[in-house]
Amino acid sequence: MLLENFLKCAEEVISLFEREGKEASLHSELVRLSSLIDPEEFDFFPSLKEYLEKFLSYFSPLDSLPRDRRMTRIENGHKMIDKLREIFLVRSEEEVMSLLGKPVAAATSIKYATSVGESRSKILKRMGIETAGDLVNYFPRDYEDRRTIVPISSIVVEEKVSIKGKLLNYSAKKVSGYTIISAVVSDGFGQILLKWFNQDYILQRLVKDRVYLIHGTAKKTPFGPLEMNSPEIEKIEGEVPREILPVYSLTSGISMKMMRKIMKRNLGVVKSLDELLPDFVRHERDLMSRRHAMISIHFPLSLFEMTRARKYLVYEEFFLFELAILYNRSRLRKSRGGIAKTITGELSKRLIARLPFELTGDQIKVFEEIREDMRSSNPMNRLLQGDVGSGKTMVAELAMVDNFEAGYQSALMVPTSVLAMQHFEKLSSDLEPLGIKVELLTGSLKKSEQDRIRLGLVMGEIDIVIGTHSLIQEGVDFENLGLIVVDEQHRFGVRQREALTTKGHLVDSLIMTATPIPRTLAMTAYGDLDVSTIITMPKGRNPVRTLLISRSRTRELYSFIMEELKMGHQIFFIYPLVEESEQIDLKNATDEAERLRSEIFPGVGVELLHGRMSDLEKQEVMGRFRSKESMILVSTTVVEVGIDVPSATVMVIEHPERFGLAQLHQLRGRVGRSSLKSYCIMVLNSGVSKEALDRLRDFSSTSDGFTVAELDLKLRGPGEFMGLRQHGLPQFSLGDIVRDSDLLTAAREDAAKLLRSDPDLQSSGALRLEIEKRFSDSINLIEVG
Ligand SMILES: Nc1ncnc2c1ncn2[C@@H]1O[C@H](COP(=O)(O)OP(=O)(O)OP(=O)(O)O)[C@@H](O)[C@H]1O
Repeated sequence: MLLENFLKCAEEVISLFEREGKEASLHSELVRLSSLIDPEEFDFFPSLKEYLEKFLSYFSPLDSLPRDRRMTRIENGHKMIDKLREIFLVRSEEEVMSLLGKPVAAATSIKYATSVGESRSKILKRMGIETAGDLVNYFPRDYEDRRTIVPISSIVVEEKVSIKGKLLNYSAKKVSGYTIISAVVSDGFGQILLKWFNQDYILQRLVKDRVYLIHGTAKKTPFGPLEMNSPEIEKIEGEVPREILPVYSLTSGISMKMMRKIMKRNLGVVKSLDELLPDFVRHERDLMSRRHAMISIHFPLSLFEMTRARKYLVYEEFFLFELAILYNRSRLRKSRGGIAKTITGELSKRLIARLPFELTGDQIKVFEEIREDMRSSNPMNRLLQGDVGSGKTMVAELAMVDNFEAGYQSALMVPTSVLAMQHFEKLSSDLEPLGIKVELLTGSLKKSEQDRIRLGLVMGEIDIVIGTHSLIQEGVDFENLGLIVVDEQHRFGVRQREALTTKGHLVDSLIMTATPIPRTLAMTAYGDLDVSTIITMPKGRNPVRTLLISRSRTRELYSFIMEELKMGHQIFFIYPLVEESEQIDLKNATDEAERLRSEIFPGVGVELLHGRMSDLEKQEVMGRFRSKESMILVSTTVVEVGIDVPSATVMVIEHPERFGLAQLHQLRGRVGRSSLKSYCIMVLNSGVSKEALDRLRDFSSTSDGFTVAELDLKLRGPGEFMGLRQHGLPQFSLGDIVRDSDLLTAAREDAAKLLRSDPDLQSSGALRLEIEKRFSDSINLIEVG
């Protein structure tokens, strides 16, 4: 028996037993009835068992209760059945079908949708709703549950409630040009005062002694009765509607009521309700139909139905996205062919032999994976991830040597000019002895110098070029670019990555990221890449000890730093720059550098580095720090990514609460890059909030980048996570890749399964069209055939 039938029977049985005075045996009868419920209903409603047990146990002591208590229980039994209905109510497919009207194409202009017209269409367009299809895809941001009418005496203040009551009296008065309407309503148990400001039209609706349904939020007043400001008020005709209503984000010129009306009138007719997901997916993942989900996400009968509708729509969003990525990847592989590079590995062997350390097992493994990709006839598309300081750049350097040996040029693109300079210095000193010509191309070079490098690239005289986004400018061309390495730290978008690839033919690309990316994010942001991971750190590395200290302990901090300096170790002091107060912050950093230089650490060499300096100045400052002419570097976050000064052992971070956790982890990664014991010390000012403090405590208790990234992702959400917004990460309209990560994983598995059985999506034409339509901007979907 279906749940709905059980509830009906239970209701009848309760009434019957009540009439016949047989309440004592009610429990056993209800248990018998419940045993007839279809087992599948329990799969469909996972929390049903729990509710049912509660329901049944309510009747088990009836025979031992006095008659009046029995009667109360019976009465409550009816209410419980109502509640169960509310919780588990789901429309049948027939009901859904009955809601559908004559279909309207999704592309129909919103102007022609029912109840819209010329002027409303302009308002809806401001909300991004251009077509009938956009309308039905405009999902509620929240819901208002109007199924329960609360007695006035039991109203909880500051919560949205629905009440029913008779209008006892009302009045309107003008106060300094404003109309204030007051009305008193009673439901026999209590009274409430309703107030409207400057809403004269309400007056026309008010009739003394009429019964109204009122929705609003009540508040306490010091002496008078409860008060509700600007409530919605409707007269009751016939049965009181008990609904869950959608709450939409609106713009001026349209009321919630109107928006609901427009949605209700159009929902059942727009053609975009047709099913998109393959049958096997809907069955295996226990999903309702698309029509059902679309109707229920706007006007659910129960919160349960809303949850199931959301599940369908989130899953569908993820499925289409994953399908687009995987489909595109397999198409690219097939269509492009590629260059199989000839690599003997002789040259990289010579470089490895000259290194002052041995490569870690992970570095060797990852380097092999990259080499295999470059040797194969498919272009490489690989993400190299590993924690800060795990030795990724070293692997990239080796890959560039392989690429040179195969006869191709390489380009290394990094996010900051400071980092570009660092890599340039390291690579030229490592590789020029092997006969490899390395150059630096940044926007701040003299024009004549830039021209010289550009010419060298076209003529094939330069083998490796390192630069910032200056590399993707027009006019930078190569003789035969074979490999791009993007050290991106999430700062380059998909488009920029692609712009660099198109400067060569069938170029191999290697993307490096130091912030370990949680799996779900990697699946979306880098879903089209193969992934290599470096897990083990180079030998002898100790985790960086992370401490939180209060400002009052700076004296101790300075004497600790003095000891480190005596051992020849170097120190970073980091100051955050917050854009709005950049001038003040910069002044703080400058003053502090001066104070450290003249008062605290005279004679050790304290230098300041910040983003406003010219590249040449930055280069000189970094040069002096590297060669230990200066021992303390006071910096804004220019040093955040990639800077590699192995003898630096102390990282002092001022105002750590202003940084995101992933960013703090990056900063911490600037020390601990050798076997020297290193410290990250965060200096706290008084007045830091409890949340911020908890966050920093969590951060200091872990040195593992993955844990930090997961924490950061949870706290800040994917959009803000390391600026991934510009990254080409799609904005899902309902799905949340953190909260719904299970659905994302399922969707990816299913998309892969579908593509295994139908690689060209030949029998899924509608799906193919849909992904082309949705993702042609964000994913470079290539033409079929
Ligand atoms: N196998 C190794 N053994 C010891 N030291 C190593 C090893 N590999 C690299 N290093 C050194 O460790 C430091 C960090 O290496 P590298 O710059 O390649 O790391 P990374 O992962 O690119 O760091 P980041 O993410 O911070 O940019 C460098 O000084 C490098 O010379």
